[in-house]
Amino acid sequence: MYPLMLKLEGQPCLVVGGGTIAERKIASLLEHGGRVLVITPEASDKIHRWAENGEVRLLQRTYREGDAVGHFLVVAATNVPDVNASVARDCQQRNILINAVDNQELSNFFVPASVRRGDLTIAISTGGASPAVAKRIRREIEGVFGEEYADFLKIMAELREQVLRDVPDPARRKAIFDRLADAGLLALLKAGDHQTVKERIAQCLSLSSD
Ligand SMILES: C[C@@]1(CC(=O)O)C2=NC(=C\c3[nH]c(c(CCC(=O)O)c3CC(=O)O)Cc3[nH]c(c(CC(=O)O)c3CCC(=O)O)/C=C3\N/C(=C\2)[C@@H](CCC(=O)O)[C@]3(C)CC(=O)O)/[C@H]1CCC(=O)O
Ligand SMILES: NC(=O)c1ccc[n+]([C@@H]2O[C@H](COP(=O)([O-])OP(=O)(O)OC[C@H]3O[C@@H](n4cnc5c(N)ncnc54)[C@H](O)[C@@H]3O)[C@@H](O)[C@H]2O)c1
Repeated sequence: MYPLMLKLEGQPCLVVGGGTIAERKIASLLEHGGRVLVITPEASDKIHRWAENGEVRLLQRTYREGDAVGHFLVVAATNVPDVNASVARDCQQRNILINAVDNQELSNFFVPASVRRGDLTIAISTGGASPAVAKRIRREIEGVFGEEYADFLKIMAELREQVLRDVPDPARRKAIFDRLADAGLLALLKAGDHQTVKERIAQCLSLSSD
């Protein structure tokens, strides 16, 4: 499996089915900016609420061949294996990204368990071997990578922009980035010591002109 990060913002996504699993998949598509159409004869209360609030479009009927056309990504999440399989085949023929929740063979992507800390995303996949183990590993990782990573990466992104702009020599830039990454900023942020963070950053930047 080839790991990648997908930009979903504004992309048309189709979810077929309206039960518990469809609901979970819709929630994560919405969280990542997908424009979601749901096709299902029966939908959960939450999906109805999303439709009433205009967060998803809901077509209350069964899937018909060709419904997948024009979508960037499709999730087949009904409880009828044959329906999920025919949605998947529709997508395979048209090179549409397809996740059939009960059929690894006919899926061309899986959804990993993930940990988000601002700009940091850690995705965990067992390649479909055991979603329960992926979930367990996610919980372990959540304990190791705390919320301080969000602030840390915000600072690093700003500094990166500044250094790319102000330091023309690539070797010197790399030296600064390495120093910043090793400057112990994370522990300081975790301890709330913002003053020392500022001092350390200034040191790293000034060393650049050595
Ligand atoms: C990570 C996560 C993301 C998400 O879906 O949001 C995810 N499954 C999660 C939970 C979970 N799923 C299942 C259980 C019950 C325990 C168990 O079976 O292990 C639990 C645990 C629970 O619910 O506690 C049952 C299950 N899952 C699949 C099948 C069908 C099959 O394997 O063919 C069946 C059997 C259905 C049945 O019994 O009939 C298939 C897939 N599930 C995947 C992802 C993909 C592979 C991920 C990987 O590479 O590891 C893949 C292949 C396709 C896909 O859905 O993308 C999310 C955890 C989020 C989190 O908590 O962090
Ligand atoms: N990938 C995963 O993580 C995972 C986890 C657990 C279960 N599953 C699988 O997901 C499947 C769905 O589980 P669930 O709990 O959401 O089921 P569910 O019974 O709650 O929901 C099924 C939905 O499919 C809809 N549906 C049925 N026929 C349809 C059709 N022809 N067109 C459109 N929609 C149709 C129903 O109206 C209903 O809304 C299960 O059968 C199981 O195999 C996957």
